[in-house]
Amino acid sequence: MAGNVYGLDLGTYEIKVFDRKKDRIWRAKDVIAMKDGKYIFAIGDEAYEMFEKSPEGIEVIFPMKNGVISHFDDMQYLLGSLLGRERRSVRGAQYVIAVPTDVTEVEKKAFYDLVFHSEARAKSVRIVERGLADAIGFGMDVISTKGIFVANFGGGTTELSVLSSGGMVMNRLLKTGGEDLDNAIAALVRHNREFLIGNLTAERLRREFGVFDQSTDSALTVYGRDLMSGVPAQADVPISLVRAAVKEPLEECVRAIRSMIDRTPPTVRRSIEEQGICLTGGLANLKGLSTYLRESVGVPVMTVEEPELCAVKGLRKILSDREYYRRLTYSMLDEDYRWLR
Ligand SMILES: Nc1ncnc2c1ncn2[C@@H]1O[C@H](COP(=O)(O)OP(=O)(O)OP(=O)(O)O)[C@@H](O)[C@H]1O
Repeated sequence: MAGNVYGLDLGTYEIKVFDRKKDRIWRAKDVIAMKDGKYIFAIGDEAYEMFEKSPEGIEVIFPMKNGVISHFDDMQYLLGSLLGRERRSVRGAQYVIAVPTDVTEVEKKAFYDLVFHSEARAKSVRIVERGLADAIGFGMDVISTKGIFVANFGGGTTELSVLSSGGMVMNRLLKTGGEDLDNAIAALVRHNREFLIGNLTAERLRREFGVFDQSTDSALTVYGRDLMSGVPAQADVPISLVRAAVKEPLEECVRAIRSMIDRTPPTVRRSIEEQGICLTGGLANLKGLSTYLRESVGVPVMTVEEPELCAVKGLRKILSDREYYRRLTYSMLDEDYRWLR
């Protein structure tokens, strides 16, 4: 592979990039701030800082929704600008993108077009199923292991994959992620306390409280708007309220994991039950999530440091291993593309 090669994990919450030449992984929030609906005001982490506190005339846009591209032009601009910071090496480079499996052909093609028709003028664009990249980044030997279950809890989705001997056996993309937990927290606080909080505050509460700790008496003071008086105020939000809010979306994920394990062929299933579920994605950092899943699904759960980087670390390994590259990546221009899926 001549020239530079990039591995891209384009998430709803964050973009993660592996730059092979520099052997470096970098990340940026998948956010863009527009001024007066016309001009790009800020991108990435800087734009995220403006979310929910943006001055008049500035709109903060998340160009991806539930794991797929929802604002194509904004996303293309954002990615082009982020990669452009590496100016000299992006043009004519090769790209490998980790893409969710359970999306439509059109949605998958959008990832391809995003890079291929961008200013980066890609020399080639190849795709790898994100579940496979995730498992490799987790440290699994995807080629020889009989059964692997990857549960990626991300910002806008939960992706469940059953893998066996280098292939995808089953995959399901749930439209439930960190954002939905935050919406549920904000809605319950509003309903119970007549108090309005933003999603960033809800995220802070979620990160602070987690999901399984038995303590029930702690509370966190947050800023918001009192809906009775209509003025900005402070309120104490108890841990019990946050736990009650995240219960329903998490239960939905548990039901989906159980049903997928039930449908898994016996030999693959045995291997999964022996070694456990690989828990990846940023939400895997949530305190107590692995214990909660182990108790509710009844299967061991494995965790790693920096679970949100599993897919991009997997891309790094795929890009430095010929066998992985040949077996696991494909181009949408391949004649036999359809047979590979
Ligand atoms: N320490 C932490 N505690 C709790 N939640 C966390 C922590 N760190 C990150 N998160 C959550 O992880 C989510 C982002 O995860 P990740 O980066 O895997 O998502 P993504 O890949 O951008 O999204 P998706 O995979 O859904 O497209 C956010 O909701 C964020 O709040």
